[in-house]
Amino acid sequence: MQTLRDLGQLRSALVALRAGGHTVALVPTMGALHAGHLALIEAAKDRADRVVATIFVNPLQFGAGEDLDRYPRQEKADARALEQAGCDLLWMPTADQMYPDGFATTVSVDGLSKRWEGTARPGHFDGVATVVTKLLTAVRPDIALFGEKDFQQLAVIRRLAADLNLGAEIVGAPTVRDADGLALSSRNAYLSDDDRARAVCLPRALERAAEEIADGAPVDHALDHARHALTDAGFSVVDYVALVDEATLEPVTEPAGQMRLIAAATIGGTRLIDNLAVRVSN
Ligand SMILES: Nc1ncnc2c1ncn2[C@@H]1O[C@H](COP(=O)(O)OP(=O)(O)OP(=O)(O)O)[C@@H](O)[C@H]1O
Ligand SMILES: CC(C)(CO)[C@@H](O)C(=O)[O-]
Ligand code: BAL
Repeated sequence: MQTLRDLGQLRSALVALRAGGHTVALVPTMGALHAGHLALIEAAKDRADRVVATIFVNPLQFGAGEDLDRYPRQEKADARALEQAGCDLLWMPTADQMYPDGFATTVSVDGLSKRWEGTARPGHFDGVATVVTKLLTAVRPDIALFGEKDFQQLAVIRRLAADLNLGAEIVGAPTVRDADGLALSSRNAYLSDDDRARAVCLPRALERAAEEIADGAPVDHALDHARHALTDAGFSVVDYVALVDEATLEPVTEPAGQMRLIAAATIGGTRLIDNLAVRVSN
């Protein structure tokens, strides 16, 4: 596996990688890799001849007072894991290459970016949309893979890629979970043992709400039960628990077909997000 930082070197390496008509898949990450990231690499290998991963802790998507400074960084271990997983090229751009002096251009996806995570983390999706646009235009992959764990992010990136004709097919991959059901996330490393044990109430609250909704309970009741379950378990802030349309992310009050339960809540100072598909047959 080649590991590069420089954009000029990346461009030359991509020409070699594509030689012979090979297709390229891109897996963008912020590093601190876990089995969820490696599942994206596996899915990328299934769908393309060559796999490019990026690691960049993107300052633009962190708000003031968020965890940019303490976000876990473990480049060597990440590079080893990517190589073992069969990644062909790792690009780790530097912040000054991504955001040169005088940087003044941001990409903003209206509508989808404004709700849920967008309300809790103002400006977050502008940061994500801007960096993903830059990564996609630098690598020009045939496909790019993102996890369903960040469900709203996936929707925003699909919209972005379509609107700007970025030319990559955006592929979503299912959430990889620990044995007890907690979604893998680099930020789980912040949890104390006690908070980690209680964090499992997040997927459990979503599972229970999904069952209640599928059994015909009123949506508000099911969502209220989930919120209470989270506060009872020790979550200090529940930003949202909502049932939404999978494409528009608008709230659903009359359940029909396939929808998504989404949630964000904080335990022991660590903010976790999760989501679950809900299907109601009419
Ligand atoms: N458990 C998971 N299953 C599948 N994909 C995942 C999982 N966790 C993260 N991803 C995906 O990996 C990609 C890179 O995500 P990122 O590096 O931010 O990791 P993360 O674990 O989501 O970190 P964070 O704790 O910052 O949210 C994104 O497309 C993200 O959706
Ligand atoms: C898509 C992404 C790599 C952009 O920085 C990031 O938001 C992430 O890791 O999910
Ligand atoms: N995994 C999404 C990136 C973020 O929370 O900043």
